[in-house]
Amino acid sequence: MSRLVPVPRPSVRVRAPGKVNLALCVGAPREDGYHPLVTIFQAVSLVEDLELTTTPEGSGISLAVSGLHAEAVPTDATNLAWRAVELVAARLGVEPDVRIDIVKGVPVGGGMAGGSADAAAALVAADHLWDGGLPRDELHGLAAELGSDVPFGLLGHTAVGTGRGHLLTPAMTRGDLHWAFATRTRGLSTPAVFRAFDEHVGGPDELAPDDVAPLMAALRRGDAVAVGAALRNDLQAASLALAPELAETIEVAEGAGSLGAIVSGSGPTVAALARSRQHALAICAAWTAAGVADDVHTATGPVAGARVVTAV
Ligand SMILES: C[C@@](CO)(OP(=O)(O)O)[C@H](O)COP(=O)(O)OP(=O)(O)OC[C@H]1O[C@@H](n2ccc(N)nc2=O)[C@H](O)[C@@H]1O
Ligand SMILES: Nc1ncnc2c1ncn2[C@@H]1O[C@H](COP(=O)(O)OP(=O)(O)O)[C@@H](O)[C@H]1O
Repeated sequence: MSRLVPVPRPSVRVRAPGKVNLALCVGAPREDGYHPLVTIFQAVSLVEDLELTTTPEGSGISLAVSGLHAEAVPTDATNLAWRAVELVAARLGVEPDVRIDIVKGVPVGGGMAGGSADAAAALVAADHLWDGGLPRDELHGLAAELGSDVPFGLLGHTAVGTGRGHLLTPAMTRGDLHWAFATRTRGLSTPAVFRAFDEHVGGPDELAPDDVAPLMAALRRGDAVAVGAALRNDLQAASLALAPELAETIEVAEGAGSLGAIVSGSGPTVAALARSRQHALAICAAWTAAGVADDVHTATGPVAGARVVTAV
């Protein structure tokens, strides 16, 4: 049954961040095929901007994408932002007559959860557009239906993820971390990387959450050197098996004095922790000079999760 929405707002713009996994500990697959994780997410300042605009009654949903690698993103009902709008509309009982405009700043298929950021942004935007007032935990439930990484797109900052990555506990941190990111035009498929992990590496039946304790302590102290030394990604060997060229990208970052360099999530983006923004720029310059990245970016973390930027 359709709910009477007083008057939908004309438009809402929401910003949501990409992420890097500072630690990604992966267990053996569960019966449902998902892998149990203990991960530390950090939201970074490569962001997605999403605008929802009310369109005439009966027009349904439409979607357009611009920005970084826009051509690689679906513009139909398979787009995670489209699905997020449908979920909120169904939950509130409204007809979704909206245009979705996404400006991408997070590399597509890069292991930085740009699609999940769009989904998180769309959940917040749709709730705001239709004055839904959905409680935060309900938005988190909808987010977890859309994907394991989507709840973190809502929460942002730095958080520990357990379960399939969707159960979140905020983590204490001090200060900013400076990042350099080396991206590749050809993305890696997340399921393919998890499959390669099962084939070549294999995770334990029980994960030990204490494994990330040194990293958590380093984050609390704001000790970037110790954070860099404790970076960990169990999926890295699998990503390198599928994209061996990433090994050189990591080596070049290490040669440029990075505090730590790892594959971001399932890859193929390589994340290098730097001492400062200047140092992050120097790492990017080293990557470009060595020809081991298709594009390079600097960013800082942590930053906020999905939040309304403007609403009219
Ligand atoms: C690997 C990670 C690390 O943060 O990020 P990305 O590199 O994709 O950004 C995530 O676990 C990705 O989360 P997300 O991309 O939301 O995954 P989902 O849509 O839930 O699942 C896509 C597929 O990934 C695999 N998958 C995902 C999460 C998980 N804990 N175990 C899995 O095995 C499953 O094959 C699943 O069908
Ligand atoms: N809004 C979206 N933005 C980007 N990709 C999306 C979106 N919705 C669905 N996808 C699909 O999800 C895939 C991976 O999404 P993305 O979040 O960019 O990478 P990753 O899962 O590696 O972090 C894309 O290749 C694309 O086919």
